[in-house]
Amino acid sequence: MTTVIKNGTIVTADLTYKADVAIDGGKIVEIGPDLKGDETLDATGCYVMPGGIDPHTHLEMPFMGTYSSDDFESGTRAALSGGTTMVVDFALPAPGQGLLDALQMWDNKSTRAHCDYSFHMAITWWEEQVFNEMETVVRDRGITTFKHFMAYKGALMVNDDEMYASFKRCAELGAIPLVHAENGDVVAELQRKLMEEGNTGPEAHAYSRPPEVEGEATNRAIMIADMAGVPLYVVHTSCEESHEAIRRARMLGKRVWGEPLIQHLTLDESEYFDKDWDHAARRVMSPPFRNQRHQDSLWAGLQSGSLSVVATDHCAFTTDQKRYGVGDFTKIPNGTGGLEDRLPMLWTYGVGTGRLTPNEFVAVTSTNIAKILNCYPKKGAVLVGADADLVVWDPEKEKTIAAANQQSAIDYNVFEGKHVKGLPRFTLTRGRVAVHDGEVRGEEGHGQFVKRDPNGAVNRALSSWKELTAPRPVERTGIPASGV
Ligand SMILES: NC(=O)NCCC(=O)O
Ligand SMILES: [Zn+2]
Ligand SMILES: [Zn+2]
Repeated sequence: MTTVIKNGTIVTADLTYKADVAIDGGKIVEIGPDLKGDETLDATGCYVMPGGIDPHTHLEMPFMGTYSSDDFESGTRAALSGGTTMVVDFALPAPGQGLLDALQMWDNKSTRAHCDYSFHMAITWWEEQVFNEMETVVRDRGITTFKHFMAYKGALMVNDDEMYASFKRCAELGAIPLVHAENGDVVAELQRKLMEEGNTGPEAHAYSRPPEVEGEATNRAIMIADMAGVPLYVVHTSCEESHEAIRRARMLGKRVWGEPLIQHLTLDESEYFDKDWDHAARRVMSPPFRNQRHQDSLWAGLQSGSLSVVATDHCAFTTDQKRYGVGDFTKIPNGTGGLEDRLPMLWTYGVGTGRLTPNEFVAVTSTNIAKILNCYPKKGAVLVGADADLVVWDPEKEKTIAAANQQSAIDYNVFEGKHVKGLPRFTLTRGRVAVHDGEVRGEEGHGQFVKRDPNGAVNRALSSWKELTAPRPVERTGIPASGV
């Protein structure tokens, strides 16, 4: 059966033009004028764009004594509702657990997905087993990105020697390391001191994670990646200090990508000073929300290209779960939602204000991500042969964000009350219409795993450069006899 999206304007990362799009067998089969098919979707007044890719989610993740509440069913339903057609989730081995063992758990959970997905693998400990299994993860399973937590001391954190060893292994395998960049030792000490001084509320979460700890860790990770000869992807870049490190590295020719979150771009630290404990705790995430100076820096990074993608780090906990931390802010589960709201919020606050062009919007929500993760043009493209993961975007459609109407399983929304203009009219996942005029028509289990090849173009280029510039012994004649 052929579906045709008619009368829309195609917007990709680099082009804007009027054409119809024909879809068959889950793929785009033709792009051009006056196409005909068995089913027609009217895109009059709309933009036809690659569906969003969220490169950073935590669905049903065991964390801080509980599990994040959106699983692959509700999480991917929320994604589609907001125009996102692929998520990349983190398989997270408990320290001491094998990577393949953890992957089995993520395979089991993800069978419920409504849209396509891939995984990053987290490195939460370091032994020969991890070194060996990384090869199977990359070569057999098509997972080519490995996350390292520089924070969460005593739980997920890895030290510099472990990170260096893992980054070198990534370089050998043609994989890309990711980092959560915060100095975990300093954060732990600040947490201890704040608690001792009676700072027990959610605002102390922000006090314990100032921008300086993020900036230092980002610089350190960039140096370690450079020494290991591997590109680096910095997740949830939230502040100027971290952005500055990434910007400087890129200006020096280093292969580093920064990922701001929609939360950090549009919400600020005043949320933590709210008199309502629940309100503040619901917004506890790491790194915390910052102030206007940092927000301006992140927007400028997206405009200038020093920051590459926008994610959510969707890791949703209910109010009851957040209350584990009453009396001790260090026990509030860290994480916020955003999967359903990333595209409408970024369109409203980015394109709607003139900070971003529609093409830049597509780049940072989809195409750049697909390129970095090496699944372009299967994903992130409107091209013949690409998967028909598409969003028909109505720039005039408006709503006020409210937890009462959301797909996510939690009981609140950090964007509650925000008015957005720009929403999906249709969302298609491999050709299947999952959002029809605002109505979500999910199909549990429709989502497929997206395997990714190692050794993308950037890995290959960087390896060539590192090989060319590697230290070499100087050829000498007439070496004097040893002095001893
Ligand atoms: N970001 C956050 O607070 N929670 C999710 C886990 C992580 O990415 O650090
Ligand atoms: Zn993180
Ligand atoms: Zn995360």
